[in-house]
Amino acid sequence: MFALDADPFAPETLEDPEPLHHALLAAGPVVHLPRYDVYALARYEHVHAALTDWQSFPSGAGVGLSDFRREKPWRPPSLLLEADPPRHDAPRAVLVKILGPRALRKLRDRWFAEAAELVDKVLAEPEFDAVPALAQAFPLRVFPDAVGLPPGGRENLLPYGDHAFNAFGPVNDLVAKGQPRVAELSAWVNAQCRREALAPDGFGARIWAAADHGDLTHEQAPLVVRSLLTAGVDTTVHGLAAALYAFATHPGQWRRLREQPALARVAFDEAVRWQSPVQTFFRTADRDVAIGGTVVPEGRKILMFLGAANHDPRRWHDPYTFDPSRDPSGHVGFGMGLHQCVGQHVARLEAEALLTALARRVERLELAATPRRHHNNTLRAWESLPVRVHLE
Ligand code: HEM
Ligand SMILES: C=Cc1ccc(C(=O)O)cc1
Repeated sequence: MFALDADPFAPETLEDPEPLHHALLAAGPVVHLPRYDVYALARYEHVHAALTDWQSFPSGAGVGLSDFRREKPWRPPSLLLEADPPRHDAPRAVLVKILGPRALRKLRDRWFAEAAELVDKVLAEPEFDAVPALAQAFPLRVFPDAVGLPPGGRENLLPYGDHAFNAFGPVNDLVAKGQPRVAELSAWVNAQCRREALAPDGFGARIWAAADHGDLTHEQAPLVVRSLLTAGVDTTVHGLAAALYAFATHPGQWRRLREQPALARVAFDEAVRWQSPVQTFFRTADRDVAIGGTVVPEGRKILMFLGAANHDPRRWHDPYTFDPSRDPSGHVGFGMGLHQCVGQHVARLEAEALLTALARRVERLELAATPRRHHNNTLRAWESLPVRVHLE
């Protein structure tokens, strides 16, 4: 088996992971990273195999570098992300119902109206930074209300999520940067998960109602709400930014979207495949597990490079091309298998609402200056995306 003395969480790699992805995809199915003593999977076939084999590669010891059997987690483990069956089952079933496509139907009109209102306000200027103005503003405008959060304190959501996603990586400068506010941000988030904080008709209240109905315990309910607040904001912000970046750099694709606004959903999935806002996740080998012609020793962590698997030429034609006319289904940008993103329909609805509102009014969208990356141990994100728009 190959070894690679690379640091996937080094600043230069977070700035541009492609050289590492190329090296991993070429080196072999499983590559040992001695720096962290973990086993890297980058090829689509093996990332897919690990994601869909939760018995061999469970999540209960954490899906970050830290092994919860040896180290105290920074917060009580998630009942979904960091749980295996049977503990994972009830929380998952509850969120599948609450976040499923049918449950979101009544949000569609409201989110489309909110997107049109935000876009009209932003398009008053010919140039703006699409990260704060659109990618952050739209999810923060619709998602906390959909959860049923009170109006105050919502500025805590992004820094909390940013820290949570950094915490899946090693304790590096990015984690240290978030450390000073962890207690304050965690206290605020935990307070929002309590029944009395939540509006009667949101996702949060529906989680508590599921506990009343016996589908969850009342002890589990706040942690399931916490999952929405941790996973539901930063991911969509960076997913939308990825889609806006894709269209700002592919004018022909923007023209196609304007001709066929119904393409917004598949174009968003292609942007998620192309940029993979969530780049990596770990698992723990439950026993000595044979994969890709190698044995991963029991108890060791594997690191799945979702971003590399989404660029694997063994699976994707012309993988580095943003091409919304391809069929992106099967991409691992939302994971795959048991833990596949339960909020993906929420993300898609947000993207459809924002992209169609923009496509209706913006004839041409282009970069106004060089975009700047936001570094995170797990997320692929833009700090700034200066754009210029030409209206119809
Ligand atoms: C573009 C946006 C998003 C991306 C790229 C994304 C990505 C992912 C990925 C890769 C996983 C799999 C984790 C694993 O296998 O260990 C996942 C799981 C999850 N996501 Fe998302 N997500 C997004 C939006 C959302 C939203 C909006 C919500 C909530 C409304 C959400 C809630 C969750 C939850 C609760 C899980 C854990 C599911 C389980 O373990 O059964 N995500 N997401
Ligand atoms: C995709 C990331 C993710 C992060 C946190 C949680 C959670 O806290 O349950 C779930 C998914």
